Amino acid sequence: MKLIAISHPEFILNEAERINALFRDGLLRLHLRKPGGDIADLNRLLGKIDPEFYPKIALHHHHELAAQYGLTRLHFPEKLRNDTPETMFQKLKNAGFQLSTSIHDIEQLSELSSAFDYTFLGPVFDSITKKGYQRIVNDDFCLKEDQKTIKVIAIGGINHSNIHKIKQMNFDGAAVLGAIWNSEASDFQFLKIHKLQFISNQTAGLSHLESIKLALTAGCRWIQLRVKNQPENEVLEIAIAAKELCDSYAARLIINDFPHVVKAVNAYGLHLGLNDMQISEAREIVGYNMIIGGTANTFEDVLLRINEGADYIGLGPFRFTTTKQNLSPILGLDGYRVLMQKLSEQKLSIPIIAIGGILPDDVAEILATGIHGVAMSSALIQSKETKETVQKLEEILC
Ligand SMILES: Cc1ncc(COP(=O)(O)OP(=O)(O)O)c(N)n1
Ligand SMILES: Cc1nc(C(=O)O)sc1CCOP(=O)(O)O
Ligand SMILES: [Mg+2]
Repeated sequence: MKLIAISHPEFILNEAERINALFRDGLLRLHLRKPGGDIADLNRLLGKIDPEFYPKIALHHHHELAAQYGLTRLHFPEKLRNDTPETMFQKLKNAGFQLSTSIHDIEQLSELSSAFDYTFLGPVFDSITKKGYQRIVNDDFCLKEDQKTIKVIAIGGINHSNIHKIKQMNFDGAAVLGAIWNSEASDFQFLKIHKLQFISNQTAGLSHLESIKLALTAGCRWIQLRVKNQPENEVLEIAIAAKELCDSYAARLIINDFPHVVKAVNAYGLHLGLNDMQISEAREIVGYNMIIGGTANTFEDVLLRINEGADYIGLGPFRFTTTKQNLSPILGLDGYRVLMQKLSEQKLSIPIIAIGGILPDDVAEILATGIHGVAMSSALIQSKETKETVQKLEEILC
């Protein structure tokens, strides 16, 4: 499923830097939408965005700027679409532009020009940004395949806690606005935390580095180096090589347990368990912008992790696994459901990663509880077709 970010409707502080950071964190598409925005301001903003990201930007207004910046994606909001002749859409498409539009009623789908690649349809939830802009579908809505004349992207009120419902509704993607720009850091953060995390392991046939190489070649881009029972200097040596490997695949490296190693190799993040160093203490070592994940097994642990300022939570174990010793009590699907329900009742949100004995066939059900993503070790290492398994997982998770 495609994830699209929509810009804040106003020009905001440090906007270009925030946009560049979103792209660096893996954002694949940004719609630049400034209704009523001045062309000079838009021009200034575009000038500050790193040109390598221009192919990923769709322009909503002042399409005349596209030529200046070599932008090839144009969005036609409803009014502009109605004011533009069909021949123009075909002309733009033939000239190599990728076109998109917005509708607010499913019936309009059948009337859209075939020149459009995709359309936004919404609001699918009560909008965060446009107050009083009420949703046009219910939670049990499901878009029929034969209604989809082109790809349909859900928009309106989508955030970290409801995004999983978009896939159930059979949309092709989700466009997120308010959850990125209007809310607390945790909602913004969920874009940064990958939904598929590989946990390295040393087995009879594979070293840590070999297991990481296997995951990277299969397509994983979030790797946790989890070396147990070895001294810090040996972990550092493996981490240096792991960082080089991850960099060569543009993958994120998280290091388990060792904040000083994280700092020494300039890794992307650190993971800490309930019996490891406290997150606040680790921040003093790794810095305040570093991603830090924390383990939880109970709702109380989750609250503690949120209060400690964790960027994500590894919640487990889902089921019994031999990968980790001294496992906490097994949660199972019901444990995840109950915990996610409590979080939603308390209007709390943080990316939660399920972990422990997870198999590919578990993932759809786990996601349906509102869990953000999954961490896996043995299921990927032991897979006979790791690449196919990762591809299948990405389809379910993204
Ligand atoms: C994503 C993720 N979640 C949980 C853990 C477990 O961490 P911890 O409780 O510290 O146990 P060890 O991995 O250190 O044995 C994790 N590593 N990653
Ligand atoms: C590292 C880890 N932590 C867990 C927890 O419950 O906190 S379970 C686990 C092991 C994950 O590997 P596998 O996918 O092979 O079970
Ligand atoms: Mg630990």
